[in-house]
Amino acid sequence: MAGSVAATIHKAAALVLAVFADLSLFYASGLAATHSVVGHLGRLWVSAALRALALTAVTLFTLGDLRPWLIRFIAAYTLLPAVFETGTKALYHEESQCSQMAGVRCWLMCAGASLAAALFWEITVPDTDEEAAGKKSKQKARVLFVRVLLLSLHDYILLLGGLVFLSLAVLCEMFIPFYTGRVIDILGGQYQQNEFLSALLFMSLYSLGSSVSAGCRGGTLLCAISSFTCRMKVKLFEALTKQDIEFFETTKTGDITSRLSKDTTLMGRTVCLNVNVLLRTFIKTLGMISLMMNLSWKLTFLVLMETPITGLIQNLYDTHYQRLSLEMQDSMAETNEVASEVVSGIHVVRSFNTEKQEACRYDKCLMKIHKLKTHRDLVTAAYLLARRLTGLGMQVIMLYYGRLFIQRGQMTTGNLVSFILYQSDLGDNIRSLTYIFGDMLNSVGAAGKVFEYLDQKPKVSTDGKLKPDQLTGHVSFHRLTFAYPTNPNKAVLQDFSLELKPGQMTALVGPSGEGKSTCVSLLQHFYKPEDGEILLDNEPLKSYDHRFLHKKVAVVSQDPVLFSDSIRYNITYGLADCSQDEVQEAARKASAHDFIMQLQKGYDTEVGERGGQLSKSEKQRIAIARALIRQPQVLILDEITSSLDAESENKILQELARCPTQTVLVVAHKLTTVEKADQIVVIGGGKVEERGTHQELMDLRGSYYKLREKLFTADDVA
Ligand SMILES: Nc1ncnc2c1ncn2[C@@H]1O[C@H](COP(=O)(O)OP(=O)(O)OP(=O)(O)O)[C@@H](O)[C@H]1O
Repeated sequence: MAGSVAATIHKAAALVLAVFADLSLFYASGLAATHSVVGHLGRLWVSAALRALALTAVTLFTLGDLRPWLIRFIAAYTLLPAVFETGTKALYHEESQCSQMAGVRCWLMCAGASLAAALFWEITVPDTDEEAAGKKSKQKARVLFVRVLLLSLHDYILLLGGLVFLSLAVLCEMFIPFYTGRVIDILGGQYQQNEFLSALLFMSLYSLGSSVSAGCRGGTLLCAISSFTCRMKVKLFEALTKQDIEFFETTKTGDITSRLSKDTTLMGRTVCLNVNVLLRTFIKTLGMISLMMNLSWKLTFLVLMETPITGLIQNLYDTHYQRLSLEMQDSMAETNEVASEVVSGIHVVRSFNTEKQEACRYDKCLMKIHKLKTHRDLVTAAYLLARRLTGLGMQVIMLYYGRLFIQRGQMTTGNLVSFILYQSDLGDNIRSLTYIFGDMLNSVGAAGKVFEYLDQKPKVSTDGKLKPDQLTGHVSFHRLTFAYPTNPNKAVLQDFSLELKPGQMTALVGPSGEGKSTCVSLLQHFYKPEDGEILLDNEPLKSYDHRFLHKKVAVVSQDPVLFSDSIRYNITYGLADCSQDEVQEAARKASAHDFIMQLQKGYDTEVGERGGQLSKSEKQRIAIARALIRQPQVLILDEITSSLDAESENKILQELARCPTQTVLVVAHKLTTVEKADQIVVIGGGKVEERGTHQELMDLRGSYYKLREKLFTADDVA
């Protein structure tokens, strides 16, 4: 505490010393007034250098070091009078009120202006301690921006059209206030009809031109945004579907959908909207400033003094508003998640009587949103107040000086009206520039997230080219070691070897969690083993063409997923040109044809979201038909029989037995299924513990024998 008080006193003393030294030099320079222009400017520049030196020395002496922001402030503060005076002399051959006299008013004006500029700079372009990191991220933003720009070039005709219309609209808009002022001058002075009519005509033409161009600009840019966003969404979607299964296990669904919906849309705004609007506003601002300079350069400088303050207020507001908006979005997502969780799990909610509890949970989330919204509205109110006050203050000052200049004959009333019109537009433009700059950084950030997914290369290669005409379906797991990427310390399979022969049915059995489904996933080439490999017809799985492999190796999983479309679509999923006969044949083999024909629309019946309009067994049979229609050489059935009745199961197994060359791998918990297998493999501890026919393993009286009672249902054993 005592330390911080001492530090504050130290800093205050440094400030007083600096102000004293500076004021002394400032007044001393005023005493050396000269009437020659060169002498006058020379005096100002020498004084600037001396003041800069003195302030630097005082800062170093009292504080011990010179921060970058202090260097910037001292430079701006000391150089301002010299730069301003030289500019005024060079451009307008006039002298400012501070040129000869060195009054405290001039000193205060320079100090205020440089302080405002320094503050604006520090807030908009902060020089953080992690300068290196900041530079890196700025560079990253630049790289991202160029990438988005290159991707947008596809729509160059629309973008170019937008730019042309934008320039036309800006040009026309800029001249409207000028002609308004002219009309007022004509009406106020000696009325001349011709001049009045021509001013009116030009005003109307410029207004029409600006409206038409603005409309066309909006239309072309919206088309460009829409086209860009669509392309990006498809590109991202394609990239996502090619990602490893690991990616989907480690990435939240909400994150993926948010990239697809929100970030791609934001990204579209980067070039198509932000760059265009930024350009428009920038060009318009420059044009307006030059027209305002023409009307009165003194008033223009006065008005421009508002810019740093406006920019500062806007920047503070944008930062707070965006932070609160992001928090609100998160809270809304949380609220929606609670609602959808309760709706989808309504059976559990009812049976556990937690309706009230869930309503409270929902209410809590809503209250959080409400609080954030109130906070955001307060920030907006404060921002609007500050904006109005600065605007009003500036208008009062402008009117005061405007009247003074009219009195002195330096401008006409019409000029002042034009000036006021430009000024109100200028304020809006500067606010837009600050806002769009922030928005552009935001959209570049969103682009970064999209590119992160686009650039992510799957670890499991799908670049294989092998597509042999003949495939026997001989599978061999060769000394496989595997751990899930999400849990790399736990090896699920260790030095695991297994052979699946064509025309044979192999049943994989073992206690829960020993790696049966893992074998199935590896055979589908979902993961990359750490060691060893899986061979199909003596060739590694990865060397096969991706499409070919998944046509020849088909799987029916425990909990099959159907897509919300017709039964026909689901059976022929991923296959082009399948005849109705083929579809029916597959459905018959899967024991599904009869129940499908009983449905009102037969094969055209919609199955609902994730097949929700069908029973578990019906879904399972459609999934079996989906696998069988591919006539796979290797068929994997992962615990399918758990949701099938004994009759359907028997029929399906009989059908499979009719295909003598197919390799079948069954993961099952039903003894009736396992018994029929040509080979039974018992998995334990990540390895093959036993293998043989049912009878051989029973005679062995080993793991299978012991497991039999634990593993299979009582009915089965009996
Ligand atoms: N995606 C995953 N990420 C991390 N670990 C996993 C994943 N899937 C399974 N595991 C773990 O790997 C081990 C083997 O799981 P697997 O599903 O292959 O067993 P299983 O023998 O098929 O079991 P069950 O008979 O219950 O279906 C288990 O310990 C499980 O927790």
